[in-house]
Amino acid sequence: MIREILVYPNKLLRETSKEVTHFDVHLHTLLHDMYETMVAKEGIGLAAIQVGVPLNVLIINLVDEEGYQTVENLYEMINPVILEKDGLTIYQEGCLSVPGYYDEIERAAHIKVVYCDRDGNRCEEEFTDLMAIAVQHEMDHLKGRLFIEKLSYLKRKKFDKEWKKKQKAGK
Ligand SMILES: CC(=O)Oc1ccc(/C=C/C(=O)NCCc2ccccc2)cc1OC(C)=O
Ligand SMILES: [Co+2]
Repeated sequence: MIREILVYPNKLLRETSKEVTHFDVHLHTLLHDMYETMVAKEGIGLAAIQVGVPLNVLIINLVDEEGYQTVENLYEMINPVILEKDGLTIYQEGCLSVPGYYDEIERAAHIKVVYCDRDGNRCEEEFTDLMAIAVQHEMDHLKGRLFIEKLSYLKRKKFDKEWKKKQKAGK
């Protein structure tokens, strides 16, 4: 079912998520609900904490060349760990927990990740481009960090001002 997405500055988003130890029907239900929620909100990535569940679970489903978001391209990563990262890349990121705000964020261009799939099988993959960015963005959520915390001092001030104005306008 579609779950509520926590929005900044909800304190829960700052929680550090815990390792998954049971690869059971509850995990599979969470993954299903995360997918339904992410697709309904037109997202391409979501971490479990964003639906209020502090577990090391994230999903990413990029759009393909024809512009379709298909389940064939869905990645479900449980207990992900970045083994290597190098290079630098900048991309205008957005987040379903910070709706309507986008900004240039610098991240590693290439990463090597080890994670478990929904059945607990260990997977190891290397990513570049948008997948590398998305994995790093979602893994920050598992540490309670939002992309706006990586903004420069001035850009963060701009964000805070904009955000307050939006909250006042009750948008
Ligand atoms: C108003 C509003 O909510 O705008 C949105 C903002 C963000 C998003 C989705 C962001 C998202 O999926 N981020 C995943 C992390 C990520 C960021 C950059 C590159 C890779 C991965 C969707 C929005 O809604 C619509 C209709 O576009
Ligand atoms: Co996000």
